[in-house]
Amino acid sequence: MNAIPTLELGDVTRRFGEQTVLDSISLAIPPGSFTSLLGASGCGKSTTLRIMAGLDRPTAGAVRLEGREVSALTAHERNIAMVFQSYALYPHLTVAQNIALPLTMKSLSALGRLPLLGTLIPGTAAARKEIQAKVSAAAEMLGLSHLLDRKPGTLSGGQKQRVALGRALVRDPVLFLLDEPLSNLDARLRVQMRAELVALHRRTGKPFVYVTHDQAEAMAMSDQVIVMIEGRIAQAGTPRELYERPASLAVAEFVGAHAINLITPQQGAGEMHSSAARAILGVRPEHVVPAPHGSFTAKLRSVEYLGSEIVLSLRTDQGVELKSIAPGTFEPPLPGDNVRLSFDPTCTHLFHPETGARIGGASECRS
Ligand SMILES: Nc1ncnc2c1ncn2[C@@H]1O[C@H](COP(=O)(O)OP(=O)(O)OP(=O)(O)O)[C@@H](O)[C@H]1O
Repeated sequence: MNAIPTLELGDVTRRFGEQTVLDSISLAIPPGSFTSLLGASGCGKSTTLRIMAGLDRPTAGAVRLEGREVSALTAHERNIAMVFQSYALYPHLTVAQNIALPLTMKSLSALGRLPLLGTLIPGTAAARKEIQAKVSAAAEMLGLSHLLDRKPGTLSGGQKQRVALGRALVRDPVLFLLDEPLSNLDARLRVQMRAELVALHRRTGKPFVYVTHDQAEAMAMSDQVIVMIEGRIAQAGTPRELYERPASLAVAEFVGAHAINLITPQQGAGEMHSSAARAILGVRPEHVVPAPHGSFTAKLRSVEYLGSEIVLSLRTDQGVELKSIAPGTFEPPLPGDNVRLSFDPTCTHLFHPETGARIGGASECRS
């Protein structure tokens, strides 16, 4: 029997005036999973997250937390932690105070929070001690112990992001929601923080829902990726399922480090693949490779050397523009020369030319 999902959305619709921002979306966040909501700007990712958190209400549909309908509960009552891209730290508070904030708000009265008077109120000292212990544990987990007395203004972007995570961590929530938390960081730090987030997820054992428009980030970190397009779920699955069996042309175009090659029936897709006479044929650049005995040739137009790999831009005699990824050791001919190529038919996808729906292709790519 499957475990009850930590969170479920059932046919959730959200309208703002005339605009339907979420159109009957259903999804499940399994216990302990790392789920990414992936989609282009404006597709409704943040709105979905806000509805999960209880910061926004659906126009229609259900939100269930551990099997219980929670649509009427406030964000506070749901015990869900949300981390924003902007960090949302208080500049006048120290790192320790920022991390402690959700706990001090919850367990100390307004008077108890006052620095001097608070110490005179019964029970306050014990509560403060407990908060301190939780803050120390979170800081330790995030490598922030040496920064607890600093103010946010003196921290780097990565450190600020860790403080925001610490604040989520001390609440011991049932679910973590992260809205593009790495987008303010430079490329190198993003990759480092990615790994740290995955490690943190593993240590907490709690489900994470991660919003991003970066497919590499989603694919690298998640057990489940939910691709959203214009307020709908285009596909939900493991990174491998999305890459190997994209449900539509739109998903195939969104997922993968390099844009997928698409060959229309007019461009002779049927000549390259027997069942593609009336379909759009999709084949990823990494599955079109230079090969001395390959089945077709194309003219080399330009070469992009990336170190570990080389991206070749080509054009076939039928006028089809193609990209091919060759290993970094490949010695390309001069632009204008022909390159013999082969592709693995187990790594092709067929899409309906009008609807874009997947209508065929291999179930398992062998290359
Ligand atoms: N409070 C609001 N009032 C009116 N329209 C809104 C409101 N919040 C969001 N929208 C609209 O809903 C759509 C989806 O917004 P949302 O922020 O969920 O997208 P997103 O996928 O998170 O985008 P991004 O990646 O740019 O943050 C947008 O067209 C946005 O303008």
